[in-house]
Amino acid sequence: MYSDSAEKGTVHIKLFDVNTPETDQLGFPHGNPADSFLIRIQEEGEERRILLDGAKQGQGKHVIIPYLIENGITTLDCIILSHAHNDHFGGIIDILEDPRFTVHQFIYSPLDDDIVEQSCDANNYEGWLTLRKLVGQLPNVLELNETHIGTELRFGSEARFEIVSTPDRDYLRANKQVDLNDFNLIVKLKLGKFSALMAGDCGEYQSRQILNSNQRQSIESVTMLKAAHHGGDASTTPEFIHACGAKLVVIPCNVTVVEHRPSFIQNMHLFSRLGAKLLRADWARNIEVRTDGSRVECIMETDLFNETTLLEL
Ligand SMILES: Nc1ccn([C@@H]2O[C@H](COP(=O)(O)O)[C@@H](O)[C@H]2O)c(=O)n1
Repeated sequence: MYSDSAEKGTVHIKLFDVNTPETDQLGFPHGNPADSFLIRIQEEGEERRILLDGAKQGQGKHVIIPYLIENGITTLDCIILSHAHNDHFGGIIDILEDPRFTVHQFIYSPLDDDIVEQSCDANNYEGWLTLRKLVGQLPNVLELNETHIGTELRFGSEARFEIVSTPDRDYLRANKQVDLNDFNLIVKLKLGKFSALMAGDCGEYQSRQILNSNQRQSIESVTMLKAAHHGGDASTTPEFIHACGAKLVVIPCNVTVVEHRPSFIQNMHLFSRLGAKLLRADWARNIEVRTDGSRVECIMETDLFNETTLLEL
């Protein structure tokens, strides 16, 4: 697929299959969807593996770990966590507790435990404390805050993550009970002309914070948007969606979001009106995006067909 004008490296983004009915049958509560991506960066014969979010506890064990083992991956160069909800961090606990895995670096923007405690249910808080304990045992932990916005994390010489947004700590000093969905570490993966905005569960508050600041330029005209909050309510706002102008939107959703979160359908219409290719987890068991920085291959595998769409940048 790769073109003559390609950058030296390639990026491969895979959304784990954590939202199909089959995964629910493994014993996870039907209901909320989850998010987890494996990002593989290949440059000059070397591959770096980054896990961005880890879905729910149990899905790490039953979905993510089996995939990694089958693909010969027992070392992760980095785990990046978007925010303190268990549909994003739960499976990371499974990985950190599994002695077969080595994790070289953990990157997040942690909130104080008392804020998390007051802002979520007891189960989520218990998981958060478990995660914090496991992360505390890792040798290399990078905690990011607003002073890091605009800086880049390099994985190889070409591909990099730009730090786009971190939790608003002024707001957190004044408010102890918050919507955790508005306090994400948001990163943008870049290679050549390709960019992927990994928006976590960014809701209205953080969307406005980005749009009304210098960070706005970082979200404008991206190639790919990972739809926030599973594409549904309290998700990326219409203004945010317009600003991104994404050619491609990856949506970790399931039937619960589609049927019960009214703004989901509105958001899908808006993406389509803007001409974006939609990769929806309720349609496909496997979603992958591959790029060399000038051409993008979007792969969607469903029960009925496999579809590959090419985008030239
Ligand atoms: N007030 C809340 C909201 C959510 N949680 C936990 O986060 C999970 C995901 O919720 P989203 O709908 O925001 O994606 C959910 O399963 C809860 O465990 C919470 O604890 N308190």
